[in-house]
Amino acid sequence: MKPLIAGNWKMNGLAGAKGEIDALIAKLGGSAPDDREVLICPPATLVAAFAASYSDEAIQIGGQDCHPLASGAHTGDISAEMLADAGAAYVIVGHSERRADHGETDAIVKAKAEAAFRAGLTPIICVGETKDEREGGKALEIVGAQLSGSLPETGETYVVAYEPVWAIGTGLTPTNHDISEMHDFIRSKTPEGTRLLYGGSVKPGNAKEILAISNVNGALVGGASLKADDFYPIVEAAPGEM
Ligand SMILES: O=C[C@H](O)COP(=O)(O)O
Repeated sequence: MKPLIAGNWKMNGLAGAKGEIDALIAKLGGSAPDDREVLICPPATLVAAFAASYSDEAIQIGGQDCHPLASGAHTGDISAEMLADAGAAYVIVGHSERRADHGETDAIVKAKAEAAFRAGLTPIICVGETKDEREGGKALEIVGAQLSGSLPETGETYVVAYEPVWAIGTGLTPTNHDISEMHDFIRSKTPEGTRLLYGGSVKPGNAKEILAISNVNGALVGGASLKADDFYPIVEAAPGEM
């Protein structure tokens, strides 16, 4: 399988940020190497413009969230169909910032993943434990429950991102042993061929080591995806087709 290096810009980036993608593509020599996939998930306001500029040329574009329904009276929300219409290929669902800030349950995350399938998008389903849960020895139990509740059963292809909540934006990362143990565990709970990403303070300095861990098939990168100078070395650090 091809590793997937995904950048989640979160609520960062105005139209001028397109320059960072142009710079990234220039560093990549015009397109992502054939043996890895590069994805940028910008704010919703930029999805259509970015997708029109880069359509399959070098990188793919994704959304950061979607509503479970296709349309309706849901002020401020965006459906998976709208993201697909704008040219997105992927959508992140169940990010811990949405689970925490918007009360998203596993059932809602699962409904969003199914909405992504309905629209022809590939969902990136996020799971991860808090610091207290990790320190209490409950990381596998918590992530196991999130997987049971959040993963769709349709047989369609999805991506799982393991993002320990305490590692996001903190500069902290689990030990290689802990990442390996969790990814082996998630592998045992997901269909063969499912790509498993690690996310949480992935930086140019630690990407190579993390991406070399067994059953880590890519990364979901936040802060370090905003600048081409940081994101490019992470893309380069991914091993080729696995
Ligand atoms: O979606 C990305 C993650 O939340 C990781 O963010 P970070 O790389 O800034 O820690």
